Amino acid sequence: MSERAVKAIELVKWFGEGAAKTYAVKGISFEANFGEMLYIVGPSGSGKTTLLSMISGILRPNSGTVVIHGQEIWKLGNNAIADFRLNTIGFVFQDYHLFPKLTTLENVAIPLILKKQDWKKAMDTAMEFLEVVELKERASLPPLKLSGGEQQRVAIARAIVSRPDILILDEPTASLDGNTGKKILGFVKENVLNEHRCILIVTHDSRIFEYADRMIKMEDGKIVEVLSGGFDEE
Ligand SMILES: Nc1ncnc2c1ncn2[C@@H]1O[C@H](COP(=O)(O)OP(=O)(O)OP(=O)(O)O)[C@@H](O)[C@H]1O
Repeated sequence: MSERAVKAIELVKWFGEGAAKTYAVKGISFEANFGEMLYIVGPSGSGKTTLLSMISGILRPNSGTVVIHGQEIWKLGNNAIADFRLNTIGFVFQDYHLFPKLTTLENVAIPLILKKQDWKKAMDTAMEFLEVVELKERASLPPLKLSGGEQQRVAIARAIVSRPDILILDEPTASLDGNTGKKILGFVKENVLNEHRCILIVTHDSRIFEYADRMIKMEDGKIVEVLSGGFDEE
């Protein structure tokens, strides 16, 4: 497939105005390929989450362009962006964003229900993914009854349940112990990544560096280095 999974072109984002204006992302360009697990690393405040939010259609850039699957996403209207995200992108937020009034199982099934899949089938598929993250026995509980690490695993299950082409994970292992984090990322690399998919991961967690195909290092809103392959725990 010659088309790039993701193209970020000269992305700029600032917050505030006048004296309070701060640049979070200062003109970032990169490409991510299908079949690739691309990590974005860098110190706290370097703009990683802001960059992911622009790539995933959540935060509009002040300037620059994001092209996903050949589609310039910020040229779409709000409804079309929402549809595009539903059909193309899975996202794990740093703070999980689970729905407190739904059960754990229903939270995982949301992308399938929104895609109008039959309820029973959606619940069965969601249960399979809860099994992957070893939370089947928690299916009927509301997410707030789960620990932080368990909620993070639910968020990961929800992001992969609809098998999105582009998977975007913001600190997906921050609340997990080393073994669980490695096991889940290993599963994602083995079973979710393929030649039609691309996975972008922001992380500080060197325990999962071994799964990276390439790594972009950010500092102060800019890319300072791009590294390829053979990463070990630091
Ligand atoms: N909504 C916002 N309003 C104002 N400033 C913001 C906002 N979001 C981010 N920033 C600022 O933009 C800069 C980059 O933040 P961002 O969260 O993207 O960094 P990060 O690399 O993801 O950090 P972390 O690793 O701690 O999550 C920071 O200075 C932050 O304070």
